[in-house]
Amino acid sequence: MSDSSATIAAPATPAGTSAIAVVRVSGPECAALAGAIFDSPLPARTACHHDYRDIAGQTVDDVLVTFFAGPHSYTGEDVMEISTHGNPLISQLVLDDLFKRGCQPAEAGEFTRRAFLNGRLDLSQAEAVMDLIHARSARAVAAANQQLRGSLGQHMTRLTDELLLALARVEAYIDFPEEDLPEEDRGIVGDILTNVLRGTERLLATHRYGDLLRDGIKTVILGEPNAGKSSLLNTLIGRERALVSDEPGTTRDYLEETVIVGPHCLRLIDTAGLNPTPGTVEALGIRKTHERIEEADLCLLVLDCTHPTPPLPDDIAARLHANDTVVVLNKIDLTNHQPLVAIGPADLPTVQVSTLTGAGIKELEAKITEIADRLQPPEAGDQIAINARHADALRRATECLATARQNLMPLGPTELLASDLRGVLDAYGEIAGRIDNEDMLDRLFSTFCIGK
Ligand SMILES: Nc1nc2c(c(=O)[nH]1)N(C=O)[C@@H](CNc1ccc(C(=O)N[C@@H](CCC(=O)O)C(=O)O)cc1)CN2
Ligand SMILES: Nc1nc2c(ncn2[C@@H]2O[C@H](COP(=O)(O)OP(=O)(O)OP(=O)(O)O)[C@@H](O)[C@H]2O)c(=O)[nH]1
Ligand SMILES: [Mg+2]
Repeated sequence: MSDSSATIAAPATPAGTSAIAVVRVSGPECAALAGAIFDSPLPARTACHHDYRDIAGQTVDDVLVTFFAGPHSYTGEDVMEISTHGNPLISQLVLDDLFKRGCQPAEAGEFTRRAFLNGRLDLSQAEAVMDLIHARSARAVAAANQQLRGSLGQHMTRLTDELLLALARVEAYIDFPEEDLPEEDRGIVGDILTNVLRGTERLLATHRYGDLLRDGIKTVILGEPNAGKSSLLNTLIGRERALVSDEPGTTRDYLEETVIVGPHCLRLIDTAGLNPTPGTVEALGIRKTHERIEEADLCLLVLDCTHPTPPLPDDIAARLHANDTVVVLNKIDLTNHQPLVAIGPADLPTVQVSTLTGAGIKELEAKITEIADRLQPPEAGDQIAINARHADALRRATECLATARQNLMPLGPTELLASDLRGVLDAYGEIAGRIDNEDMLDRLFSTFCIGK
């Protein structure tokens, strides 16, 4: 970690040829640097057109530069943003010059870490910045935006405030060890704990949403050999990713591709066909098909509509439900508008498609969107979707709350009860911030990219 008093610089845009590229500088030397490089002080928050002259006096580029006087900046420090022509060589020349003038290269996530340390963002908001950059679907963007605006922090404040009421009541008795927490107070504290536990568990349950938003909805394509599963994957992702052939048993191992359907990001998984009499290698592939189906959030059961459907293995048939499965009756181009022979399990939503002609694919995407909508938090509502770090803290909070309830009825030592409650508060505190543990911050911000 560079010294927090250093002025740091890094590219803010990816390396590559582009219209413009931005180099960002943050720290106490920004104003002096601006004066030296552009021969004039810069007005705050105004884009100014200047020649960038390096320390040797050479013109490097014709740039737009914006100065933000702290604390009114992203990091809370003085910030200077230099927009150069979008040639990575030019950004590098500008950066090299800034380093010669005493700037330090920013480490991964250091701009956002400074924003956190300067109180511009809480920790959950800093994480939301990262989620925003990596969001792969409109839903993921919406959820990250809510978290960036402090929704999770506000949730934690509400839970914390409620718990503090309980702690105040308990602590009032610590100084009088001979006195028990009276029945009435015990009742009140018990009610608060029950409420807070419920709120914590509700929040913890949104971890599933977080996984779906951040990793994508695990969507397993399954069905008999040769039904057109790999053809369906290729059609949905729009390129020939999987091998397709008229030989049953073409797909031996499962393969995975990411695709956006409506506002959702799916992890599409093409699997080996469920051949009831497989060869040895095929059987290995089918074992993996079973494993993928167990973990699936959504299943696409592909059937070849030109012949009767062979029965599904019992465990798979039992796994498929109307709320997370679509039956895809494929190859309708071959039916010549004849009544279909193959009909899937009666109670599952069904769409007729042809991966060959593209017929029915829009309808299938609409059906997938409908199911995915139900798997994720409502668009308009509370889009809280916690991550693994939050879940870990909340799990510890629920454990402390459970012990606190045990120490309350029958009443254990009041000190123990108070210490349980402080344990809960500590765990809550980790989510939105109040972290003074450098290692933990190092770990968190090192997952960010340079320049963020
Ligand atoms: N050029 C540029 N675009 C960017 C960023 C950036 O740093 N630079 N951001 C970086 O990720 C995001 C925007 N985030 C920002 C957040 C706060 C402030 C800021 O100056 N805040 C001041 C002023 C508030 C106001 O006028 O609304 C403040 O909070 O006091 C700037 C950018 C996305 N786009
Ligand atoms: N006429 C027609 N043929 C199709 C359609 N979809 C797939 N096929 C053909 O059906 C055959 C099997 O397609 P695949 O996509 O390899 O089937 P699969 O389900 O992945 O098969 P396995 O990997 O062997 O389990 C290929 O010859 C495809 O060209 C369709 O909509 N219409
Ligand atoms: Mg296949």
